[in-house]
Amino acid sequence: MQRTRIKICGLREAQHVQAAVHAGADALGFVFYPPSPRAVSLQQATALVQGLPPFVTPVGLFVNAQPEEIEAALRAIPNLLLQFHGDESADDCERWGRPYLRAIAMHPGIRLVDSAQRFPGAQALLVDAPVSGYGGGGKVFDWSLLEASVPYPVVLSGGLNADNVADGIRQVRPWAVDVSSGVEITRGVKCPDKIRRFCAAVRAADAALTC
Ligand SMILES: O=C(O)c1ccccc1NCC(=O)[C@H](O)[C@H](O)COP(=O)(O)O
Repeated sequence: MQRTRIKICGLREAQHVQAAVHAGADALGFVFYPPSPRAVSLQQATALVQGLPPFVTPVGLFVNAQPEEIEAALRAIPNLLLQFHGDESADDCERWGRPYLRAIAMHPGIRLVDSAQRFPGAQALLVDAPVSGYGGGGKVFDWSLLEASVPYPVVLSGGLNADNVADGIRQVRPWAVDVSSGVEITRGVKCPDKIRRFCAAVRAADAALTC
């Protein structure tokens, strides 16, 4: 049976981290981008990841960050998976010699095979809706823009929620799904019940897939 991995992004409070872990999230995203309503300081994120159970991966989301910020984050949270969500070049992403997720804004006409070639060290491409302000806009993009065969695992994101994630899984068959605004009560404030419903919808979608 397919098991779509789940990343809950933009966590800022311990109770929401707990809710995500208990609901079965595989990865927890922390936004290190001060203009975002979901931003956390490195000190906050370090406290939030304390005591995470094994096999739950903390992800640090960066947008055109200074190298010193990334270096400090990797020092404080050594198992941090990097997510580059800005205008970073391949060199910017790869200089750390670490696995990373590369966010790709799905503008019409984009070819993911080209993106994969541009970022050869990416562990996965995180496909997101093109929005102003780089991301977290809660917008769905046209999933038919995704080519049938992409040489990398794809993380589907952009405007997902408990009501549409099953369609996304059925249509795209992504390695993982990523949600932020779709599990919030108001912008930047997560809702434990929405987190639970989102994770349950992913599991139900996986169970309903026949091939
Ligand atoms: O969350 C933000 O505010 C943000 C700011 C700048 C770049 C990216 C940002 N978020 C990206 C994400 O949280 C997710 O990786 C993903 O794109 C899902 O977002 P959403 O459409 O809100 O579910």
